[in-house]
Amino acid sequence: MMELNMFIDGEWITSTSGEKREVINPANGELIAVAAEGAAEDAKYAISVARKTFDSGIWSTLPFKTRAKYLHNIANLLEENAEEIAMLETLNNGKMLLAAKTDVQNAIECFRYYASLITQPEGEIFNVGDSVQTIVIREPIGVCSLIVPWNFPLLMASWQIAPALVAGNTFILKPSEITPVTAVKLFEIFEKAGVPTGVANLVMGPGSTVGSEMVDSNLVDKVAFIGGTETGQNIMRVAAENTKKISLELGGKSPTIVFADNDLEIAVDNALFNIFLNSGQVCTAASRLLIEDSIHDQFVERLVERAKKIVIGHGNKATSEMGPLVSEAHMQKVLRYIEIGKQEGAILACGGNRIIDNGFENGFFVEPTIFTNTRPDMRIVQEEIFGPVLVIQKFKDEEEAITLANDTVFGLGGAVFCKDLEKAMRVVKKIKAGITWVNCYHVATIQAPWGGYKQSGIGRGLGIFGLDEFSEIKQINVSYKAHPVGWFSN
Ligand SMILES: NC(=O)c1ccc[n+]([C@@H]2O[C@H](COP(=O)([O-])OP(=O)(O)OC[C@H]3O[C@@H](n4cnc5c(N)ncnc54)[C@H](O)[C@@H]3O)[C@@H](O)[C@H]2O)c1
Ligand SMILES: C[N+](C)(C)CC=O
Repeated sequence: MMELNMFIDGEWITSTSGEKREVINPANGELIAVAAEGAAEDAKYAISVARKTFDSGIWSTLPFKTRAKYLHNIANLLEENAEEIAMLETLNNGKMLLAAKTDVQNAIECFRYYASLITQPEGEIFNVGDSVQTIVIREPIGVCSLIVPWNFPLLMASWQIAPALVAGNTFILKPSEITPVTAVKLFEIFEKAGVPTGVANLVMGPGSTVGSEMVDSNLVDKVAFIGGTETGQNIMRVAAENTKKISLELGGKSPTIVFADNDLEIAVDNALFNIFLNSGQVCTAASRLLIEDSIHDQFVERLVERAKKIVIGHGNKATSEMGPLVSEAHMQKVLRYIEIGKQEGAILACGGNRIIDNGFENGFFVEPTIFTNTRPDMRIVQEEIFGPVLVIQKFKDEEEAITLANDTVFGLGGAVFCKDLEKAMRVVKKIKAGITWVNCYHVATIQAPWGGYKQSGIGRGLGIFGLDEFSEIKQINVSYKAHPVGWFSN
């Protein structure tokens, strides 16, 4: 069994209180690790170290290209350890091993991408007059609190750490208390890569104590948060106290719109992937399926037939297609939503149950679940369930499809499936969401901005946008020579 400790000021340490938390494999309920359970005191210590290190300038004043070298080292070490890290991610999160391997590759790509920005122009210059210029530069913000969720533990941490580091900040990472395993591996890699002491700090423990301190502390300059909308709203309130910079990547209730001109088999296949990948535990999971009424019945029939055939299993088994939910508590939340859907009068077309037979009894597995006959005001249509639960809505024309798609407080993702590309583009542009797709889904490009409209977040990760989120942007106005201004005559 693994012992997981925190990494602060270049040392692996337990929590001040000595408390521990059990880390569970969600596929079978077995104990896989015991993690140091930090508290506010531990977060305070990590923050003070990150502050002192930032203020010392040992990282922030390095040339960009030197910091980039560390990121390359990190990427190389991740690559060397990719198999082991993917297996650990599957063990802790329950996701399919293939998905975990993809996450590790995407994390490697993320470190390499931010390292490669050294080849891009670093700022801008505007010529104001013959001898006056405005120079725009990026500077590090300072101490960053990075708080991430459990659904893509390694990848979400990497999406925050790579731009934060290359921009010259020091940071404290808090993984979800449910999935700390690969964060520890990542910090072992930072140590091997020679990241200077105090630059990268890892704390573990509950959001309500450790996370709160990371948001509240006056020694922190920026909070980058990925997680649920409600938590994000709390963070925003607390951060407002000292106008701390924040970026929030939050939840969603993303729609897939399917028009009647589609090849039915292809569209059904995509609709399954859009929601059931990672057991629906993807921020952009397309948890609402909007189908044009002329194909609705035929589409649903085929979709249900296919959903019932999804092979549920442990992530490390080659034949498995969909794994467990991440924890017992999360599974109970999803099951409660299924009950709510039934009580609201939606029709359960398939699924709806926990799977407890044939070796699944100790895991947190829920069947792929589809609700039809829904109304827009139902809670299962409006609220993020974050599990393998799809709600189907019917529309008669383009206008109604757009109205239904946008009838949500969220605005993270959305897709249009339509052979008529002119129509597809017209509709996708009207979806109020930050990440949209036409005739595909779940494509995430490292160079392209990632973030949500409305209650799905504030700011944009990835690409140059992600670097800007971890930079102060400064203008320097330079006159080559000082002249009298002549505004005041005496
Ligand atoms: N938009 C995106 O890119 C994106 C990506 C992944 C996940 N998500 C969202 O994440 C959610 C699922 O993850 P989750 O259940 O771990 O989310 P969560 O909000 O419960 O927790 C996320 C992190 O915040 C911490 N936290 C909790 N309360 C806190 C507080 N008061 N102060 C500071 N930190 C606190 C948690 O310990 C955890 O580390 C879903 O809503 C999903 O849509 C969004
Ligand atoms: C950003 N992504 C899709 C990798 C994970 C969201 O939950």
